[in-house]
Amino acid sequence: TLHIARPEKGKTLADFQNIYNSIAEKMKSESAYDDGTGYGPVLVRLSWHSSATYDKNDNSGGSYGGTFRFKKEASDVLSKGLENATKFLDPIHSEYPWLSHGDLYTLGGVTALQELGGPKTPWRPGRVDTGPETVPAHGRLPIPEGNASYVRNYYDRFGFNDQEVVALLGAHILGKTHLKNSGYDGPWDDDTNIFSNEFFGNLLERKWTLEKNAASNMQYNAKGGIMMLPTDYALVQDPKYLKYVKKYADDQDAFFSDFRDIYVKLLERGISFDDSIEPLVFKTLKEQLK
Ligand code: HEM
Ligand SMILES: N=C(N)c1ccncc1
Repeated sequence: TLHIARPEKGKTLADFQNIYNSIAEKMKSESAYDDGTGYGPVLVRLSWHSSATYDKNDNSGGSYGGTFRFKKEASDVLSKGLENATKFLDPIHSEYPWLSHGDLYTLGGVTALQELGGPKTPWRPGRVDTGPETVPAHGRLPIPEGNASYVRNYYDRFGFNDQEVVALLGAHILGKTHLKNSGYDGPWDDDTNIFSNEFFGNLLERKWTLEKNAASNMQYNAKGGIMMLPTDYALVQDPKYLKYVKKYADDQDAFFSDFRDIYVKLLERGISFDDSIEPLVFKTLKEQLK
């Protein structure tokens, strides 16, 4: 499968910054969502799920075709909860109908990441909607029960190495698990909408206890109301992953730049962009107030 980027005709940085601002303003005005967590985390998760169907073996799936807009893809039980994110973005798409869904879902994640204090993340337009026949079969999303070799094997399908996998999973500092969505519960601490390297410090410094949760799934819990999925905890059980967990726990700048790089790589996986076109870097709302 070939995915050639075709940037929306005649649109400039200013046009996409307008969309960024619409999403960011809507995040601000609907900050009460999910007990005050806000929409940032679930928008980041949607950008990940809309890219997570990628398979390097035939270059299928990935963010290009915007196929998450189809029920056939969005109904995957492992995507439960993401209807909140697509419902949040529907009015944005109505306001800017010229924007492809693939560009909408990835721009939503980049906007959320930056508005939650994450790294400046270059973004390129040009994903083109493809039809229902291009929706990949269910089964391409990861399961939370996996161990380290499961996680390594899963991301091999993207061609991501150990360092990239550890950096990428640092996104789990954002938001929370919900029993009604995934059958996992927590975290219950409050700062689930500020991007930082604390996911790694938590993994190394807290005392983790494997417990059965209210949905009879096993998860790791620590005092202070934080939790880890088995796939999160795998990062300290595997010596090759552990090396990078320590690196990122010690060095927030290294985490921010490595997360930015692998997040861009994820959102663009499988797409051929015209490298003569500069990626766009958006200003945060705060930066535009001055
Ligand atoms: C081994 C791979 C992964 C697994 C098994 C996994 C699993 C999960 C699960 C079970 C939830 C809870 C969903 C719910 O109950 O609402 C979740 C939430 C989340 N995931 Fe992941 N995830 C993985 C990788 C990623 C990646 C690569 C990103 C982003 C780069 C990401 C971003 C998020 C975010 C931001 C949330 C919070 C959403 C919210 O608060 O509503 N995850 N993930
Ligand atoms: N390990 C976590 N706290 C976590 C947060 C959000 N989503 C999944 C896991």
